[in-house]
Amino acid sequence: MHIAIVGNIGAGKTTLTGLLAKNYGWEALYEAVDNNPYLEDFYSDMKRWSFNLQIYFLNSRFQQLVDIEKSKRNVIQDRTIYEDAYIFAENLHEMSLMTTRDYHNYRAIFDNITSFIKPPDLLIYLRASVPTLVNNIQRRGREYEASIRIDYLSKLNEKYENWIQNYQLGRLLILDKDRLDFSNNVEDLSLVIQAVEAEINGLF
Ligand SMILES: Nc1ncnc2c1ncn2[C@@H]1O[C@H](COP(=O)(O)OP(=O)(O)O)[C@@H](O)[C@H]1O
Ligand SMILES: Nc1ncnc2c1ncn2[C@H]1C[C@H](O)[C@@H](COP(=O)(O)O)O1
Repeated sequence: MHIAIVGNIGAGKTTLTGLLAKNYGWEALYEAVDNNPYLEDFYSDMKRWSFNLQIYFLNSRFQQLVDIEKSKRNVIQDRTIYEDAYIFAENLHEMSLMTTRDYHNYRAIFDNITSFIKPPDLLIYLRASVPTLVNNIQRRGREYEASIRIDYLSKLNEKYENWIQNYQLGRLLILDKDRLDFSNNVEDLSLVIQAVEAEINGLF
């Protein structure tokens, strides 16, 4: 079984991935962040590094899907390949931070890759308002993320809402992060686990 957690920067995906992996004994697959050779440069000059970063994330996400396909274990994945293209790359192009020829080049690679991959059995969308995202990004304190602008997060949030409304590749569970404090409140965590369990039971 392949479960994926999706959501904007700072929504709490990594935290929830860890909690669910621990609770169910699933294998957790995290994003390539700390060892990412482009992320810090990207935040200091998005226009210069947007294409390089997207290619790096695309390849690392594809590698994860290859590993998931080979794995015999249940897997929980922190962010999907779809978000790279439908949320981040598209937004960078719209904000004129990626040229049209680079974007088309990127999308052609993405479209080829996605013709070979299977979507997750269950997608969990962590919805969070911009103030919650800002608060969590500040609390996490990665230096290079201090430059993230409110309008960047707002545009990403709009894209997430639009994508999720039209998502039809498999089962979908939406969790409202503004109302569920699953990392500090055991009752909220148990509500989340109940909701996930109901979805998993629906898969069989
Ligand atoms: N429910 C929560 N309550 C309080 N803080 C949280 C909660 N979920 C996440 N955080 C904090 O917010 C920050 C970002 O969370 P993280 O899981 O890294 O988000 P993401 O992976 O979506 O970017 C971290 O510092 C984390 O400890
Ligand atoms: N495809 C991406 N384009 C730009 N930035 C991205 C992409 N995927 C992840 N990121 C950034 C956003 C954060 O700064 C880090 C980690 O993501 P997070 O949502 O905090 O887990 O990478």
